[in-house]
Formats: sequence, structure tokens, C-alpha cells
Amino acid sequence: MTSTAIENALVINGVDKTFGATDRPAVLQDVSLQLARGEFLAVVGPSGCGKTTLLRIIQGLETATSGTVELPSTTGAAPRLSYVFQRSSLLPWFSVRKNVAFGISLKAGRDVHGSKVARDRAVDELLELTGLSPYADYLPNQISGGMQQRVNVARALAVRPDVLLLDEPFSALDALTRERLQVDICAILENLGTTAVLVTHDIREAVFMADRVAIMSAHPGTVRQIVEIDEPRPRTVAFQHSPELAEVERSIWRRLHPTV
Ligand SMILES: Nc1ncnc2c1ncn2[C@@H]1O[C@H](COP(=O)(O)OP(=O)(O)OP(=O)(O)O)[C@@H](O)[C@H]1O
Repeated sequence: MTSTAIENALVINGVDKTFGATDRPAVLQDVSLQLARGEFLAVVGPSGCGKTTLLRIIQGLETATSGTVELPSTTGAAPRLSYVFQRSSLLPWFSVRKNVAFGISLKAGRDVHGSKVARDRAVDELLELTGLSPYADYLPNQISGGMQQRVNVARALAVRPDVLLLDEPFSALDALTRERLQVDICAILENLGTTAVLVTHDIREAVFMADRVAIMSAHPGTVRQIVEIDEPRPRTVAFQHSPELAEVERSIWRRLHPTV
């Protein structure tokens, strides 16, 4: 494997996807994307263009009809992927702490922490990083929707994923909670150097959080353009409401609505 390939955490090459019979229209066509380690890519596009299907193919929940998805490993160990969904997927009878720890025990066969002490320390650090320490002993139904999504992210990060997949993670939240989480999760991923792919309908969110935004079109779903976001990370609240962000947001919106 070349050093360029190893520097990439994810390489998607010419992925096509057709559900069912091959004479059905393709959902994805010739999708190619590369993510450098630590990079944050957002994917935007019209409803039904195949964004979730693409994440599911990366995760291995669907197989591509053709094309490849590679997760180059630097250590020889199998790469780890974590997925955060739109809605909270916490176990209601487990405390916040146990839910985060559960993320690790789920992948016990590939434990990255080595010992129980190291695992407990990793959970403590994640609770601290995500601002959840005061709520460690609460049950999911005793905390807000925003806090529940923090727990979901902490649980996904507990296995130290090589690539974190985020599928509309904030869309069920109110605007203020969403903005706060965008800032905090951005800072956490930057701090940990986590490579991430975010699927979102919210162009502003994509521009605020990502290093690059892939714009997809539908029928078939394909990557039309990739926009570099020329703003250092971690991103600040000032950038979230800046004219620069609004301008990039507008230009992506226009590309998604060429006839308006
Ligand atoms: N298991 C499946 N079987 C058949 N068709 C499917 C399956 N999963 C997805 N599709 C189809 O693939 C297309 C893309 O769906 P997908 O959910 O990936 O789009 P999306 O861009 O994420 O949409 P949205 O933005 O509305 O969430 C849709 O037409 C959908 O009906």
C-alpha cells in the first residue's frame, strides 16, 4: 500500500448501488471520495439521492453493486467504524455511564483499551469531554434530547473509531441545542483527531462543521462537486454566524437549486 493510501482513512472508489434487479434505476452511481486522517467531510444533497445508503455501504450494512470502499489501516488491525443515528439509540435501563461503556463492551472482541481500569478511564474522559460527567448516573429519560445525543456520540467515540459516521445526528433537536452541539462535537472530534463523515440536510451545519462539503445530485445519486471550507478548525461560534459562512451556504444552496 502506498503512503498516500495509508494517509487516507477512507477511500471510496467508483461505488454504484442498485437495489433489487439490475434493470432498476441506480441509487448511487460512480461515487468516489477520499478522506485524509482526521478530516471531516459533510455530504449534502436532495432527499433520496442516496446519502444514507452511502453511509450504510461504508459501514458494511449494505454491499455496493460495484466499486470499492477501503479503510486503510496504519496498524494492521481491522479498522473500527462507529455510527451515530438521527434518533437516540440508548438503552433506557442503563445509566449514561453504562450506555457509554456499552459502546466498548459491544466490541469487546476488539477491545482497544486493554484493561478494565483503562476502559473506565476512557469512559470518564469521554463523559468529561462531552460535558456529561454531572449526568453520569442519570437514565436516558432523565436527560434532554440534546444530552441524549451527546451520550450517543460519546458511546460511538468510546471504541476510538478510525471513522465516525454521523447520519443527521442533530436534526431532531431544536435550533439552539443543535448549534451548541455542532460547536462542541466539532471541538471534540478535532481534539481526538477523529475522521468523520456527516450526512445532513442542513447546509449551514455542513459548512460550519466540515473541512469539505460533497454536494450530491439525485437519480442517480452522484457527487457533483466538492467544496473546500477555507476556515481553520476547531470552528468558533463567531464563524457559525459569520457573513463568510452565510456566503458559502448560499452558494451551495444555489448549486442544489439551479433552477431557482
Ligand atoms: N433497502 C432498500 N431497498 C430498496 N430501495 C432502497 C433501500 N434503501 C434505500 N432505498 C432507496 O434508495 C434511495 C436513496 O435512499 P437514501 O435513504 O439513501 O437517500 P437519502 O439521500 O439518505 O434520503 P433522505 O435525505 O430523505 O434521508 C431511495 O429511493 C430509497 O427508496
